[in-house]
This record gives sequence, structure tokens and C-alpha cells, in this order.
Amino acid sequence: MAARQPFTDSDTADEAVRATCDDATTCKRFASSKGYWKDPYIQYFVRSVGERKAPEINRGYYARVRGVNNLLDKFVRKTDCNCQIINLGAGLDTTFWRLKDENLMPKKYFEVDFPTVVARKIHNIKTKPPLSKPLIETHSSDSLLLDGHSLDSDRYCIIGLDLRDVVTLDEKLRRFQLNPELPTLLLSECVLVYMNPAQSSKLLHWAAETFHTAMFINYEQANMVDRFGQVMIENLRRRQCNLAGVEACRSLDSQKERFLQTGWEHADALDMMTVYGLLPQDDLARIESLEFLDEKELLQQLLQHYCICWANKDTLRLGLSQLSF
Ligand SMILES: C[S@@+](CC[C@H](N)C(=O)[O-])C[C@H]1O[C@@H](n2cnc3c(N)ncnc32)[C@H](O)[C@@H]1O
Repeated sequence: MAARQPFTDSDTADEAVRATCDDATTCKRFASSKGYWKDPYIQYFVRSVGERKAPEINRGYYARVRGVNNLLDKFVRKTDCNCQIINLGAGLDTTFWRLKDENLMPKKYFEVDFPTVVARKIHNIKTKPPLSKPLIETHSSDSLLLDGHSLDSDRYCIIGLDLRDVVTLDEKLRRFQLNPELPTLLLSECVLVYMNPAQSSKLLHWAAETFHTAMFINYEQANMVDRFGQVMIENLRRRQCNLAGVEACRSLDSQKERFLQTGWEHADALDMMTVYGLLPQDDLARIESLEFLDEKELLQQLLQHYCICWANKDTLRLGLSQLSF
């Protein structure tokens, strides 16, 4: 019998993980269509607005998008755009186009996801001019590298691979002109939780070892040991989606600890209810008037079970250790 490939793209368990990309995109599509924030590009990845989502879900996505963008934009500004971003498990995320529109383009923006997810993203980019135009505009020569599973241009690169294979990750990023000397922002949103602790530790360790000056932003579950957390785990399990890495999501401390144990110098974490309260009050008042929220307690519980954790390495000189919202 032939030896089985260690990480094939066709494993059924991975299929459920890949499907989470559609959940994130449809929720972002719905919330942006309601006016929580502007995303003129997401419509090219999900055509219809789809089913209504509950107000607490929309507010949760609002806090996630605003919170992550806040840290990400500060990093890019502090480096005067002289940096690179690596979005791990990027799915159909549209940050590249937002940064281009806001004149916040890093030297290079990399994305990594499973090959089948990347193939879908590349197909959309190829066939939708509003997506391909900014990419062509930021590219100096006539031809972009475009095959089914990767795209490479001067400023934007998308790579299809399994993030649990860190050797291939390193090799492919370098092939597409990753520069370890450049200040680097790594981002993962609801990605590490689908890997077992050894696999995610390897990835965080690789990142700390590879880049001289770096920041890692991780958005995912926290405080998962209580009853609410257990119900979340059970609901996902029923959809065949196993949170193999939930161990690191026990608390804000365990989220920080995973970075400190893998070579990062400093780590901070805030639960999303706290992040929500720190967002600009005028914009909060605006979004809170968009939809009536009956279940204030549910919003609180939901947001207390997600967090943003950010870790730094040699970023003091950029004034980046004590970021605030
Ligand atoms: C919940 S979605 C989030 C997508 C995106 N980060 C966002 O916030 O819109 C998780 C993404 O991580 C990707 N992912 C999870 N595990 C992965 C792995 N081992 N290798 C590559 N991609 C992975 C999934 O395919 C999916 O696109």
C-alpha cells in the first residue's frame, strides 16, 4: 500500500475547516451590507447578502474587524509602509484592497490558505476587474505569476498550502521574495484553533525565529473552559469541525503564554468585550443604532469568548510594544 501523504488537502476533517472560510465571508458580507463597516470588495467573493444574521453576530464581527484593523494599521503606519504582512489562513479576506485604497500598502502582502480555498480566491480575482485592477496597478511588469494555486505580483502574493507544513511554508514564502529583514506583521484570524497545539506552536516558533522585527496578531476563542465555551465546542463538533487547538484558548493568559513559550518577547491579550468598549464611542453609537439588540447578555457572553492577542519581537524601536485601541 502506498504511504499516505501526511497533510492531504482532501481529508474530511479539513473540509469542515475550509468551510469556516465561507462562514466568515458570509457574516462579513451581511454585516457590511447592513452598514457596520464599508467593504466594497467582499461582494465579489459572495454575491448574495444571504440569510439574516443576529445583531450580536454582526456586532461581534464589527469588533473583530475594527479591532484587528486598528492594530494592523498602526503597525503599517509606524513602519511608514516599509514592512510586509503575512495573513495566515486568509480565506477570502479583502484587507489587501482596503490597504491599497487607504494608501497603507506594505511592501508586500502575503496570504496563505489551503490550495482549494486559494484556487477559489484566484478565480474570483481573475474574473472580477475591481479585484484584479489594483493588483495590476501595483505590478511593474506585464505578466503576473498566476497558476491555479498561487498568485504572485510585486505587492500581493497568495500561496496555497497547509500551514501545518512549516518547511514548505518557509520555502514557498522565500521563493516569492519574503524578506526576513523587513518588519513583519503576521495575522491569523480563527486559524490556529484548528491545529493541534504542537502544530500551532511550530508555526509560532518558526515566525519568531524567522523575522528580526515582528508582530503577530491572533484573533480567536478564549475563556473556553466554562459552560458557554463547552457549548460552542459541541456545536462545532456536530458540524464535524473539531477545535483541535482549543487547549490554548482556555484563557487570555494561555493565549499569551503560547507566544512567550515560542520565542516572542512580549504578549498582550484582550477579550472582545473589552475591545468593543475601547472602540471609538461615536462609531459605536452609530452601529448600535443600526439594529435593535434584545439580548445584551448574549452579546457579552459571546464577546467574552473571543480575544485579540498580539505578540512582539524587537518592535520597541518602532514604539509598538504598548499598542492601544
Ligand atoms: C474561520 S476562517 C477565517 C478566514 C479569514 N482569516 C477571515 O477572518 O476571514 C479560517 C481559515 O483558515 C484556513 N485554515 C485553517 N487551517 C489551515 C491550515 N492548516 N492550512 C491552511 N489554511 C488553514 C481555512 O481554510 C479558512 O480559510
